[in-house]
Amino acid sequence: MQTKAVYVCSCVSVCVLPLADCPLVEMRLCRLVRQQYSPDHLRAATTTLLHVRRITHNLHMTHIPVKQREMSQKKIFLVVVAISTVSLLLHHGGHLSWTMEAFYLGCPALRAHPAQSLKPKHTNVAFLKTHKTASSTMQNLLFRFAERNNLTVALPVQACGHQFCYPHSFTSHFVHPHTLPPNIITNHMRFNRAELQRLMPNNTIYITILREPGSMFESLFSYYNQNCQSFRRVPNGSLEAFLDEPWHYYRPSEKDSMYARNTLAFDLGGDKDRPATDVQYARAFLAEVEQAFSLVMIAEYFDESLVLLRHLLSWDLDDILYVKLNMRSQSSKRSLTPGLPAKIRAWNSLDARLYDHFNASLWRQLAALGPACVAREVRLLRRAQERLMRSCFEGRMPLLRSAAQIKNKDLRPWQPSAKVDIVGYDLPVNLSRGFLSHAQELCLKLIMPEVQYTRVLLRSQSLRYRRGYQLRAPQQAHNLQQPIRTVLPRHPQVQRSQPPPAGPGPASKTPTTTKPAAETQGRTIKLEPKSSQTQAS
Ligand SMILES: Nc1ncnc2c1ncn2[C@@H]1O[C@H](COP(=O)(O)OS(=O)(=O)O)[C@@H](OP(=O)(O)O)[C@H]1O
Repeated sequence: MQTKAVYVCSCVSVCVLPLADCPLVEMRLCRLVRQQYSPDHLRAATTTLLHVRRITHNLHMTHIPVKQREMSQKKIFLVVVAISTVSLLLHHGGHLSWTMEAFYLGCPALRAHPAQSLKPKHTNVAFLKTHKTASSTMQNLLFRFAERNNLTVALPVQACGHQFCYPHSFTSHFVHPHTLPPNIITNHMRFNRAELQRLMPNNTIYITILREPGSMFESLFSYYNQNCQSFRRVPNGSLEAFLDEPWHYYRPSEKDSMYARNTLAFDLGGDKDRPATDVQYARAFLAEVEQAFSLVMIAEYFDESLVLLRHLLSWDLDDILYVKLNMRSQSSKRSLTPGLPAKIRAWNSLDARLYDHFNASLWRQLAALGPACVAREVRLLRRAQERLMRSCFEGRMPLLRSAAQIKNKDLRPWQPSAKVDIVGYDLPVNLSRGFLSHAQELCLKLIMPEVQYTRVLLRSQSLRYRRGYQLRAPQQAHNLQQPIRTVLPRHPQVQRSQPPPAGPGPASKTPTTTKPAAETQGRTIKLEPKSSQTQAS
């Protein structure tokens, strides 16, 4: 409230000057006053104040005699500095540090777009969730963004489990009809660009994530050790033995073989078994991926990738806060002996090419944004993240716990086998859902594993769908035969001035669209029985 008062003051003090631009400036500042305070608003205010300074400077240069000019300039400058300082001091904690940083922003991208923070957030996102690449952390972030902004997340039909019938190539028939038309899609799938384009809005931004092949394959080998036949055959579960003679254990057309070779390429819709010598195929495939995805994140540089994502989607810092999910315990990991990374790369040559290519392109994009700017944003992100975690865990950083130690079953991560330990978090108090404060609900969702969150989201979206269905006019029923991507108005982009949803839980907004394609409703998808790890990976 005090900060708002300062903005009012700044509004007034600026507008006592008889400037032609005053109404415009005043409007911008007053809009900030009306908006709920956030670091981005303060950043915008800073930009505005500097902008005001520039305007007044120019006007004084043209209208005021030279002798008085210097004095006036000094006064105006002092007013601007005073206002900025007071608003900084009025604000405390993390917002202060964010603001301090904002004052010496050297980020070319921010300078090039002074009004960037006022741009609407982009809300139509397709995230290809690749395997063992930090994709669950990313999915959780997207789920929370969708809930906060009352967006629709496309979720799998029950017959598909919590994935879009992976490893089958994605089709819109795998999407639950209560989750249409979607803004966001993120559950595991095998990428099929044409089908996704049919489902998603035209302005959807496609994103995916890759991980360095050595650590990724070690993670896959351990996670799927009991479920993937290629790995089960190996004596003593030895990664070294597998990599000495991969063809001895691997069967290309066997079920779940996609976990044993070029998993990234397979998830992206490519041919995992193309020989490494087929350079032409590899090049064409890379070009295809490059064309389809606006951002390919890299797990090793997760925070840097998030900075790029934030800029790409015009999101706030608060939108990219996360807690690491789906991690193995230290005892479930093994370090790679010398020589193994090279063998892994040779066996997964297509994945290695993908990684090298997109790792290089990530660093080019980071360089274009400015290393200092990126480092600053990463620092701010980590600080904000720590604050958030401490606020959820009674002032402490959360302890990683094995599933057996987690009392709240909504927070227990899925375990692929007894041989690997996937760790998670528990909230300090065992909160029963339905009686949570808004803050507690946010904390719960922040650490909720993928399987449970998918279920929760499907429930709340189905509820919203049914409520909306009851309210829809009966004559709209003829639209049932429309194609999956309807041409009716979609969810608008989120405006920054839009207040946050009233509370957690099922979104209250009723869809403005007609009932989605009938052919998917009640459809029985005939699939071969899936192994447990395919269901829960
Ligand atoms: N933020 C961040 N940065 C870097 N790495 C991270 C992050 N979050 C999760 N992880 C690691 O990602 C691995 C799990 O990946 P996924 O969630 O994609 O796995 S899954 O396919 O959905 O089962 C898993 O790796 P391993 O522990 O090596 O198995 C996690 O530790």
